[in-house]
Amino acid sequence: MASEIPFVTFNNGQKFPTFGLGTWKSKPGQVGQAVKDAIDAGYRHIDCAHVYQNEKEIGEAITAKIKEGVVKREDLYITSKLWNTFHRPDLVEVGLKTTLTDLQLDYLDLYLIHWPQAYKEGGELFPADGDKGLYSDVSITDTWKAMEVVAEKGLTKSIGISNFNPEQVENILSIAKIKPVTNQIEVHPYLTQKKLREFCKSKGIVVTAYSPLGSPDRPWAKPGEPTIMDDPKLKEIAARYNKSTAQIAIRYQIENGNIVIPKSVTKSRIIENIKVFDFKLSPEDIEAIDALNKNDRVCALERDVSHKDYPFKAEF
Ligand SMILES: NC(=O)C1=CN([C@@H]2O[C@H](COP(=O)(O)OP(=O)(O)OC[C@H]3O[C@@H](n4cnc5c(N)ncnc54)[C@H](OP(=O)(O)O)[C@@H]3O)[C@@H](O)[C@H]2O)C=CC1
Ligand SMILES: CC(=O)C(C)=O
Repeated sequence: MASEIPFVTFNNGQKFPTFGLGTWKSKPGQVGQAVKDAIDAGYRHIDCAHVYQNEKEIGEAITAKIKEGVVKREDLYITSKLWNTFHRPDLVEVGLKTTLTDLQLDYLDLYLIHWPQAYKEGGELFPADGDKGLYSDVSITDTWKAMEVVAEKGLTKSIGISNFNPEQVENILSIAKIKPVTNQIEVHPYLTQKKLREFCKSKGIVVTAYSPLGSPDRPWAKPGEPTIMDDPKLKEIAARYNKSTAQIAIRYQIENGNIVIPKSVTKSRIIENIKVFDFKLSPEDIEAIDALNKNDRVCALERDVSHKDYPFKAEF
């Protein structure tokens, strides 16, 4: 199956699998097995982050699969993300090396600035004074320059961004010696992000689609909210292709030229989700899915809406 996954070529020439395993909310005690099941099923790209607080177990699983001889390190594409408390330039390498230690790796394939907003440095991952977030006034362009340093040191093969709006992307591009290769953003049938996707493409930046299934297990989901997995139109399309709604939602990203990283800790679903390379969606069905857009964002990190660099105040 691994050989069936198409690769995208980043603006720095690095080839990267268009499909991978998400790991947010994958709990310790579950995530290691999920990563092993994924690698056994043919996944070669794992999306991680320091803030997910599960990178140690992911590292043990990756190490086990390499020791078993199932994969070599060079067969894998491991992404992680600089957390918001590490934006200060002198902390970027610290954040990356913390992740490398936890993942038991010498390098990453891709390292992203997780969000454009900087948090107060120190222990807390979400520093706050009561319900007020505590922030840091680090300039995102200084953080980016420090990301370029860790890339030049070979600690990561590529660097990118996540949750950046067009103005914030332009700000990085205006000073970048190394361009971001990807902008990892929320994309799914209820938030199709057409304008932002077209903007990123125009800048030679590949979109990585997060929450491609609408993140039904997000901690703040409310009962009765419309869910992509139960959408009648997606179900009707899925039945016609003899596929699941999840497979349709994942294939939709592939057809749009996006990298896609669905999360699961369920072995049967991990196997199901990679089975999206034996069919194509018709242009009419892609258009029908486009039409489901409601601009419904499931991962908005609203606690930061007052932060000067909060990304989602922009039009798109
Ligand atoms: N850069 C950023 O700021 C962000 C990055 N991400 C990344 O994107 C990844 C994916 O997004 P995420 O928000 O986790 O959610 P997804 O949209 O991937 O949905 C995950 C949920 O869908 C369920 N699921 C998975 N496959 C199937 C299936 N075939 N049928 C039915 N249900 C299924 C999972 O259940 P179960 O696990 O129980 O099987 C889980 O509850 C994250 O894990 C993370 O790696 C996500 C949010 C923000
Ligand atoms: C899920 C995630 O990546 C967040 C909340 O940053």
